[in-house]
Amino acid sequence: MNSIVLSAQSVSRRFGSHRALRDVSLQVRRGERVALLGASGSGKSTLIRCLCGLETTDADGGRIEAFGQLLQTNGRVSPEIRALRRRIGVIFQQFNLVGRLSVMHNVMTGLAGEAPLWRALAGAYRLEDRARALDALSGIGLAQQAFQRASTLSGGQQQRAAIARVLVQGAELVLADEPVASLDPQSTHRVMEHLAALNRDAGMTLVVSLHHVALAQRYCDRVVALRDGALVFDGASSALTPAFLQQLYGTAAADLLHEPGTDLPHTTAHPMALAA
Ligand SMILES: Nc1ncnc2c1ncn2[C@@H]1O[C@H](COP(=O)(O)OP(=O)(O)OP(=O)(O)O)[C@@H](O)[C@H]1O
Repeated sequence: MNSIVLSAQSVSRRFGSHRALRDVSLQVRRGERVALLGASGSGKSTLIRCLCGLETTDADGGRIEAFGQLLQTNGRVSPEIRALRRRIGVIFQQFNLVGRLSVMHNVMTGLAGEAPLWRALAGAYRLEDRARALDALSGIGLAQQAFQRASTLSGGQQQRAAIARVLVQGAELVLADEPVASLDPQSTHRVMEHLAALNRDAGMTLVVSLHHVALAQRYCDRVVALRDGALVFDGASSALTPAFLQQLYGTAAADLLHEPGTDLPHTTAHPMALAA
């Protein structure tokens, strides 16, 4: 239960002269639910993209391991990246579904890593693959939409389809980059509940970047916070203080403490009483 599934050591990434990530080190244990917080431009997406190998670090930019194996080091991804990526599900703010394909077909692309390339390209999935996809869609309340084009779904439904794709993939680690940033409050909570269920019921480790602090406090036990590309907090979400959040977000802090769709700050079992 305590094994390390993800490890970043001194990860740095520059874009031109801008340092998007500065010496970020963190470890994530199997079964954890970690929220990544930080103001816009603090480096959350860049970190998530580096952690799954979609982005390389600088040439002297540290080392990332997943499941105890090298994923990338000093700007070069491991030759084993494809095998590792099959174990990592990635969820994006903009869903990344193919709009003209059916929801089912989109979900079955989660099998692309294990199916032969010709079958994935031709969309010639086996009966058992279809059953797996339908099961996953039923589990998140989308069975009725399975044969609709993905583009006809609402944003919240599309994000749930993306979650079903990760389920079908059988990912052990899910990296979600602002998965609820473009959703209404009701869909936000529904999607966050499903992400929490991936962790609770399917045993997936979850790292999720979030805009709202209140969502991090409700759904995640641990928070990692970035400011200007540097890691400035790594601890229990209940230990975040208003003073620290004010430093992290500036004047936007008060707004971000509210649960989407409510006027009330989220209250936790451990009130934010510790000093930053
Ligand atoms: N491909 C790129 N080329 C140039 N600059 C980039 C690139 N990707 C990110 N950046 C810059 O790196 C910094 C970190 O960006 P990143 O998208 O990781 O931040 P973020 O915390 O995810 O922001 P947001 O919450 O707005 O999505 C920003 O200043 C951004 O402009």
